Amino acid sequence: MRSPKDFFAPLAVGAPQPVRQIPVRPSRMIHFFDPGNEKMAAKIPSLTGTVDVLLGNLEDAVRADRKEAARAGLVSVARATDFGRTQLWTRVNSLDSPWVLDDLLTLVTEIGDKLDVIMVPKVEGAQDIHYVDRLLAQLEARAGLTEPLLVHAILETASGVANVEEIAGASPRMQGISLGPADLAASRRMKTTRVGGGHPGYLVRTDPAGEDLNSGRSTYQQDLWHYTVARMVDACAMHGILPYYGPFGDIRDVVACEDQFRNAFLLGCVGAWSLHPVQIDIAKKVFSPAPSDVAWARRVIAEMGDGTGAVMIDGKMQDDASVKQCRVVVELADELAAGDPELAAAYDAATKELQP
Ligand SMILES: CC(C)(COP(=O)(O)OP(=O)(O)OC[C@H]1O[C@@H](n2cnc3c(N)ncnc32)[C@H](O)[C@@H]1OP(=O)(O)O)[C@@H](O)C(=O)NCCC(=O)NCCSC(=O)C[C@](C)(O)C(=O)O
Ligand SMILES: [Mg+2]
Repeated sequence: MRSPKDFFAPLAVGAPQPVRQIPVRPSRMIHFFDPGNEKMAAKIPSLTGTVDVLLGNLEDAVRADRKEAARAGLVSVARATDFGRTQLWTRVNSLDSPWVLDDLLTLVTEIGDKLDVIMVPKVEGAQDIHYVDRLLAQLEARAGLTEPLLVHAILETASGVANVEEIAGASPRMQGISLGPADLAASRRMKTTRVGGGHPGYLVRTDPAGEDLNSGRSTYQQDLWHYTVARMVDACAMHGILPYYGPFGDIRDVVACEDQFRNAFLLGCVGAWSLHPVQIDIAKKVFSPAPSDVAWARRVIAEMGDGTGAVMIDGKMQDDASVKQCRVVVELADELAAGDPELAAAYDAATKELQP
């Protein structure tokens, strides 16, 4: 662990100054694409400006014999594209793989000025972030970068979950953490073969009304990921970084995907991954606060004046704490509306409608 006094010092001579705050930029959907897949890469220019984050994936889902093609594809897509307001991220191969060293060497030196965030998979503890942190500082210095690259960890091993607080606080580069439900399920020896989402066997059942155990008992499916997401959210909030739900693998089931994303949104996540174009609008809808919620929050803030004391609004008690909840919603809405005139208009229309 670095001394608190040295925490914000660059880790290599000539490396840029680390950030003190994670920059506020929308990241409702982290859209994955395989840069070595020509059909997918061809879609990137049309997605630029419409998605918050484009992520060139080099790790799992890219075949071993296509790793170099994916890396080279990302370099050429990054060089050829003006990303505008869309961020460019990458997911490099895992730290124990034969590819990660060349991933980092190539990407930082060739397109480091275009990349915003480097996602590191299968992070087990702070030691993995420390390794990447120093290496990135050396490469940034070599490439003459003036802005530091940020790091995003995937929470997808049992030890990663056990160490999530130290991972979140391991470096000023830490931008956020995503849940990786598939690798995590395997690491924990969970018995689901799905990529995220629920499982019909994970349920609670009401008690029997009488002697008959077999009829009249409702069951309720439970969320397999609740504990992990909630723990990740706390670790991220504690360290001022951002939590994300990860992938929802049943591309066809857009209904359950929306539910899973919304659970994460309500628990504190700021975004999720989209693996297929059909999931982009789901994430956009879910991770933008609803106009009616924004209108209500604005009204509470207005009626609470200096934010202290207690008042009744439409039969509901509001006080110093509930006004803080409302500020969370309004701050997010304002950040998103700043880059989206349609959303801004929807928020203003709903606010007008709710005026007492
Ligand atoms: C699911 C797949 C195979 C279906 O691919 P498909 O070709 O069968 O789908 P489609 O519906 O037929 O595609 C329609 C069109 O959209 C294109 N397309 C399709 N997807 C995309 C995309 N993402 N971005 C841009 N374009 C895309 C596709 O090329 C096609 O273009 P066309 O009309 O010109 O023929 C495909 O969408 C895909 O490969 N997506 C990315 C998968 C991925 O990145 N997986 C890794 C992340 S999840 C993970 O790693 C786990 C985790 C966290 O680590 C852990 O829990 O442990
Ligand atoms: Mg994984």
